[in-house]
Amino acid sequence: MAIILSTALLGCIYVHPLTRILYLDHYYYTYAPKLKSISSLSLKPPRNSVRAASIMSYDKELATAKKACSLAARLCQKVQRALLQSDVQSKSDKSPVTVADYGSQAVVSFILEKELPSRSFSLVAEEDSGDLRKEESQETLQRITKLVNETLASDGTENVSLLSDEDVLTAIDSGKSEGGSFGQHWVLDPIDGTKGFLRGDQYAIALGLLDEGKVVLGVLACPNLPLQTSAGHVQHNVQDKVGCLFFAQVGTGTYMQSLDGSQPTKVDVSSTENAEDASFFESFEAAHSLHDLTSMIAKKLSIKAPPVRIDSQAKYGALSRGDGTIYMRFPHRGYREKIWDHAAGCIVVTEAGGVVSDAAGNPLDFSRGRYLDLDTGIIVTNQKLMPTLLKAVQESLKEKASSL
Ligand SMILES: Nc1ncnc2c1ncn2[C@@H]1O[C@H](COP(=O)(O)O)[C@@H](OP(=O)(O)O)[C@H]1O
Ligand SMILES: [Mg+2]
Repeated sequence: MAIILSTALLGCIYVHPLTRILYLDHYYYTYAPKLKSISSLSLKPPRNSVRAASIMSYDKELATAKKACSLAARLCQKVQRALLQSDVQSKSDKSPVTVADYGSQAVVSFILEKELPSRSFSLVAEEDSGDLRKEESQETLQRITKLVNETLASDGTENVSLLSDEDVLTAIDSGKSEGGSFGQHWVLDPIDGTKGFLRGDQYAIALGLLDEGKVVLGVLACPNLPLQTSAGHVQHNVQDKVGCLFFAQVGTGTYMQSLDGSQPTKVDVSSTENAEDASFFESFEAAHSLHDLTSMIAKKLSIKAPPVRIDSQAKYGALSRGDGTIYMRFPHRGYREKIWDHAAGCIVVTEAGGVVSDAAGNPLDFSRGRYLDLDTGIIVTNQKLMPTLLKAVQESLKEKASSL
């Protein structure tokens, strides 16, 4: 491509005091007059690139995954609304997120299994029903079953007979699969960003499909993410519509629509190639990612904008439509990343033209079971900027290690 249009973003950011949703203020575009010299460091090619494999169609799976995530999002929104209206005491209680987590997993699992009948249905998901089967959880279980039935009925398109408590437990337990490199496995985080959910901030329902160890489709429902962050948009306020559904299928690009069903539009990652014009996402929770390390990397890259801290894989969604250019995640030593925290986000970004790698430049490997075996951290950006980012990350990691 001869001409590169670069997007520089993000002047300042604020969190609305009532909704605690993060808004991007001051959104502007600039033109990058020249290419930044690309570092000699280059990304290692994926071990078995899905793009290189023969492209299969997963249209039916994608349509079902979108439906399942949209319904699960409806269930979560209902619980979060009740949570935000409740008093302070019940806000410190973790039970709302428990109800929504289990309920969301039951809805997604039930819909996938019912609408895509297969002898080898496999779901790798975060929750299992162990605690819910205990005597003291009976009341919670009944609440979940009621919510699941109300949610399925709200779809209105078919006759679903009421699920029993046992049906709900069975649907939840379908998520016990170990995944792996053979066959197809659904990968679900029923509420990613539980901390954000409890605060009333960002969270996502994240669903991916692995085929022979590769992510072939992904859906991210982000109920609190503003729909509009387009060029020239100066300010968001509480009246702005929220609720985004991102989806991607291998080889066909990434699309976004509103959770209430607008026409999908194709999205692309930012084309910013000057690091200093980039903005970056990271976890809201300092316990989930080393903010001091990202600040060191940002300084090395001369990034001027402050970090955009939001919960969940909504970061991948926002990056896929160019709201920001970089996402960095460096968990504290010893933390093992789970596949459901990245599968859907990863394909949503790569199909929008981005790159996701570990801190050594390797693509993420989803074929090894429930965990990702990673080297230090996860970095995400567009293809042009990745070598520069990778170099800064590796230099910063070395400096950090030598200062210990
Ligand atoms: N100590 C830790 N380091 C890194 N990630 C962690 C962590 N503890 C929990 N997480 C993961 O971080 C996810 C949230 O990511 P983010 O920080 O981007 O919002 C959590 O997903 P859940 O909320 O689904 O449990 C959880 O899987
Ligand atoms: Mg998660």
